[in-house]
Amino acid sequence: MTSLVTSPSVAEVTEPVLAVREVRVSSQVEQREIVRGVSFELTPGKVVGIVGESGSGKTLTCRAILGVLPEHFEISGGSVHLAGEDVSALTPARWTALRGSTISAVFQDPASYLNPSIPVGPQIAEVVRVKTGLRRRQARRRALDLLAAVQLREPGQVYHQYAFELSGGMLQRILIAAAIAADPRVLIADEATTALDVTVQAEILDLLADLREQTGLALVVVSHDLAVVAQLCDEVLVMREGEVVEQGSTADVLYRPRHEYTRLLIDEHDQYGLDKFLDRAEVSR
Ligand SMILES: Nc1ncnc2c1ncn2[C@@H]1O[C@H](COP(=O)(O)OP(=O)(O)OP(=O)(O)O)[C@@H](O)[C@H]1O
Repeated sequence: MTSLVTSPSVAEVTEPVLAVREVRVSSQVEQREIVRGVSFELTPGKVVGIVGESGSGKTLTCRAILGVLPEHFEISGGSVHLAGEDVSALTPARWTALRGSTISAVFQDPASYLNPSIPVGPQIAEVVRVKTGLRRRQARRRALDLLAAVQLREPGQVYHQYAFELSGGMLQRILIAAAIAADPRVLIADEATTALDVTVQAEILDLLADLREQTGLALVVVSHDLAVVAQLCDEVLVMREGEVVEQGSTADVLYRPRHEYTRLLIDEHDQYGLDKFLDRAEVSR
């Protein structure tokens, strides 16, 4: 894979690029707290997974970190520090500067993030131009490099294709290419592989693992799929109804779950072959 970012220096490695402390998110309309105290730290190259059933607050946690909570939601407690900066003190202009270049995200349903009437390549080149200030021709070259980096075959051809011409897996790679265009230090992947079939999902997970290895990218991986988390994450948070009921190393949480709810999730997953990932986690422990 084309190398896109130099590895962080040793001094940076110990410094968290993202520190989430006791974050709470409230709905102003419902006047209740929906996320009730989420904490974790990400150093470069680290991967934290958030699992839990639908509606447990995983996406709101991510949106709070990204500074893009839906209307009528607010961070009602705790703090988020991004590369040392307290995000509660950020101006909109500073947020715009940090998004893409320090923190970035990919979600489910990549097609909805692309303009259907413009080929995908120029859309990535535009992100590159706006975020890095490169001139058009260099931005185009960088976009082609990014398409190669996310392991799309024939990047020169894909560059000129429209979203409707590409498969779900290809579109998710394109969204990842756009998300890493300005060398972010943290990437949030919220159910990024959920809609993909198992083989393509595995390829995208390998791609994220490669990016982490080669660039020191730190990841927050949200998934309802424990096999995804087992494959990729160093640490896991299990959320239920807005609370973190269990948190620890992936091997600890998946092998020696202490909370009944975690056990339930694991039991449900047995049928999907979580065993083979657990074996791998056990070996690398
Ligand atoms: N834009 C919104 N407007 C109103 N309520 C919302 C909105 N977004 C989330 N919620 C509510 O907040 C709670 C937590 O939602 P969230 O999307 O964080 O859950 P989740 O764990 O990510 O679920 P899923 O796995 O289904 O994405 C849910 O009860 C949801 O209905």
